[in-house]
Amino acid sequence: MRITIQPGRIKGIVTAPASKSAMQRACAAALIKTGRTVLHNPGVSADDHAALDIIKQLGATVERSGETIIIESKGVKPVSESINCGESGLSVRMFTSIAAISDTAISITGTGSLLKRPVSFFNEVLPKLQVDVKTNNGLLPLTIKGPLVPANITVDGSLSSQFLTGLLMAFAAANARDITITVKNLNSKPYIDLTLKVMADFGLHVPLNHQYEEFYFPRQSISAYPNNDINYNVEGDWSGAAFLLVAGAIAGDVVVKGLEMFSTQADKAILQALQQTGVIMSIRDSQIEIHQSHLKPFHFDATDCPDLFPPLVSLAAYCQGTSVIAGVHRLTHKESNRALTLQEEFGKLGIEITLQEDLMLIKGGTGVNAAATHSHHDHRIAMACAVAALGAEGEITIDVAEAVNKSYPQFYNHLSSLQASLK
Ligand SMILES: O=C(O)C1=C[C@@H](OP(=O)(O)O)[C@@H](O)[C@H](O)C1
Ligand SMILES: C=C(OP(=O)(O)O)C(=O)O
Repeated sequence: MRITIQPGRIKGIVTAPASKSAMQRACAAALIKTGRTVLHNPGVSADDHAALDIIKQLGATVERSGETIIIESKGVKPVSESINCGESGLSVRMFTSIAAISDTAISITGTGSLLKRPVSFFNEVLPKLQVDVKTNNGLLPLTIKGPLVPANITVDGSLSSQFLTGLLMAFAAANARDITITVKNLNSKPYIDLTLKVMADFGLHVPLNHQYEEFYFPRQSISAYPNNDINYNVEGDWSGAAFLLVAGAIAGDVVVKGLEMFSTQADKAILQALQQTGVIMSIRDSQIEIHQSHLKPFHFDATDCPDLFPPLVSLAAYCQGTSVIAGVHRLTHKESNRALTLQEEFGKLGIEITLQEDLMLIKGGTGVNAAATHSHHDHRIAMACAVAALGAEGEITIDVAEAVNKSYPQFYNHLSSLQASLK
């Protein structure tokens, strides 16, 4: 699908989509908890669908009821010997360890870019937990045969926090007691806060977090599994909302609703970068109002919130001067190699991006050209180009624009509802 966007002012109110990070974790927690869970504000993205499908393969029943989804689980009891994670990195890295708590041999695969994203972590870690594992030279497909037995282990958290999210959930499910996961060089730390928060919300056995270096599962459960139904409200997505906020800063008057101001989501940090630009913005309850402004360049460390790079590059393109974003090494293994794809696509728009070791320098304020861009099958690259188009000097096209379905299928409708001109 090719989308064409005309520059122009935007105006309106839009509600952020559901966070796929929260929704996928809630699916995992509902599977582990046993009993009945009602998900309110469930996500509709491709990654959310992948997670729902996986928990069905692992034994849960999933039913839609009006605006909610009802999950019933008796624990991890696979009904299938294979799982497909679609393109979701979180799903493969979280559900592999969870699936391994059963003794069923399971093969796990995915589609598209996920087939190129590393999973060699499992080769190193799962055998220490008595799980047989075989990967395709560190890539998918992989096979596992549990049951996983929790043990004191040390893992490397530098490539992705998602493996740790899976281990924390799996250790809780396998009733870990008096056991520590030691983590070296953890990146994307707030994502682990979100994992622990969801585990607590579902009454799972939550480990104590010692400065993101040790996660200790005490002898006594801190929160026992409740027998009651869980009613879980999936919070709004700061990652998707970041694009809407940047759109407002570039091109209009936008109100974004449905965001949790006390969220542990990593990408809430977009507010810090926006504040540095001097944008006119007001934050009230669960909504943010933002207005097109004269924007100053910013310096921002995105090591722990790497998904903010694409919206921050769109923002930087309209700041008067050079903005600097740290954490480039975190971008290599996403849906595309995002440092290179941002450099290439924004290059077509006339925006110069320099990569200097771990820093990305974006020279803004030079004008954004009309151009034909490509998403590289990466949802956040498509959304970054779309937002950058709003203040451009001519029309911008985006090829493979449907990539947004991975996290934010309503994205173009939301832009249209803000009066952006799209076809
Ligand atoms: O746990 C999560 O929900 C995610 C963690 C982050 O990955 P890394 O931990 O690999 O940085 C992020 O980039 C990804 O989009 C979602
Ligand atoms: C990298 C992303 O997700 P995941 O790793 O879960 O595929 C993302 O949403 O940008």
